Amino acid sequence: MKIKNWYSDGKPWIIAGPCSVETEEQLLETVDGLVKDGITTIRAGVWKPRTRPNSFEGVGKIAFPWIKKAKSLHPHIQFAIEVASAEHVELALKNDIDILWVGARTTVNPFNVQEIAEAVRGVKDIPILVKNPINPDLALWIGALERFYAVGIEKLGAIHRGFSTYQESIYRNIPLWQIPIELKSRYPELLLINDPSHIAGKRDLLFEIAQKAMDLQYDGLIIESHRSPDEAWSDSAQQLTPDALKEMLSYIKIREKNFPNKDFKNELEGIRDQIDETDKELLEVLSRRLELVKKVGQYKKDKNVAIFQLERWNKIIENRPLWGEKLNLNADFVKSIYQDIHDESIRIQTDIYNNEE
Ligand SMILES: O=C(O)C(=O)C[C@]1(C(=O)O)C=C[C@@H](O)C=C1
Repeated sequence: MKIKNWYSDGKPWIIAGPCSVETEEQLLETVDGLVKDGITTIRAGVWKPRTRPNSFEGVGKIAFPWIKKAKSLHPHIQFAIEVASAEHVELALKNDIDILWVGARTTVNPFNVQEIAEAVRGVKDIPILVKNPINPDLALWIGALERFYAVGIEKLGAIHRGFSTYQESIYRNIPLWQIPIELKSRYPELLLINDPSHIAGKRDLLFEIAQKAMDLQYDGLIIESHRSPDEAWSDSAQQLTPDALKEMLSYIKIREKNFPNKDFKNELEGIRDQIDETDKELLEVLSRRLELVKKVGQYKKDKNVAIFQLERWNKIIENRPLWGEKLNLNADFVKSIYQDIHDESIRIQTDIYNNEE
């Protein structure tokens, strides 16, 4: 994909609006509040894919006349909605919806994505924003973007809304920031928007996620906002009133993309040189450790001893995080490094065992 930059406002793109359109009154009041905050792109769920049956699944196409009314009251605003089928696309286009997004549960299914892509083939100028799939699979996310690129969509964007997890987590969907970072490094011109609402699942985490997205040079935020969140028919815990949204946005610091001056650049480069040297030392130490692992591997093979040594491994995984803490290193970080190192030890020793000589 040769993605071109199509959104260069210089400022982060803020898309906000209710999780779901519920009633005409609720939509118009929420939009009024957001427009007062200076928001010009409104999000609104018309159809809602829900995890369990009998949850509120969106009001459907009766929302379109209400959306039209909001647009006639505020002619400069744009509306973005989620589409999950060719029929949704057809109705959205017929009703002058300006921006479409593909939800996380749709991105996982290439048949579904292709159906939507075919429905927008040849449609000029419509932005399509693709949410990450619910599972942490970058190839699937890129694949969905490629399907839209292949039908001629030029205004493409990606929305990072976090990933489902079975682990216990403070997040509703764990962010796994390394995945969108990898996407952005492969496609630097791709518009990347963060969805703090779905990552957080609750209001009190929204700010720190949104700020982190800005620190990582995301191009915008899509945030759920409702006139009275506690009464919302879906996602009530994570929505903000337009006033609260305005306040939160006012605290967010927008970072400079470029360095302010030459002195700063020189100083930064000095520190980066030191980081380079430290990384070399780190890799030398790692290489020494793995040489020792090879030695143990050869020795164990000669004596026909199993590769995985539970007792030894338990000791390592217990005390390395404690050693790390004494050096000001986060225990979870040290633990995960040792899990990776141990995987590599086992891979190396398996190679030795499989080598017949
Ligand atoms: O101590 C061993 O037996 C090793 O092979 C080394 C090592 C390690 O990486 O530290 C690797 C595999 C075992 O499960 C335990 C520890």
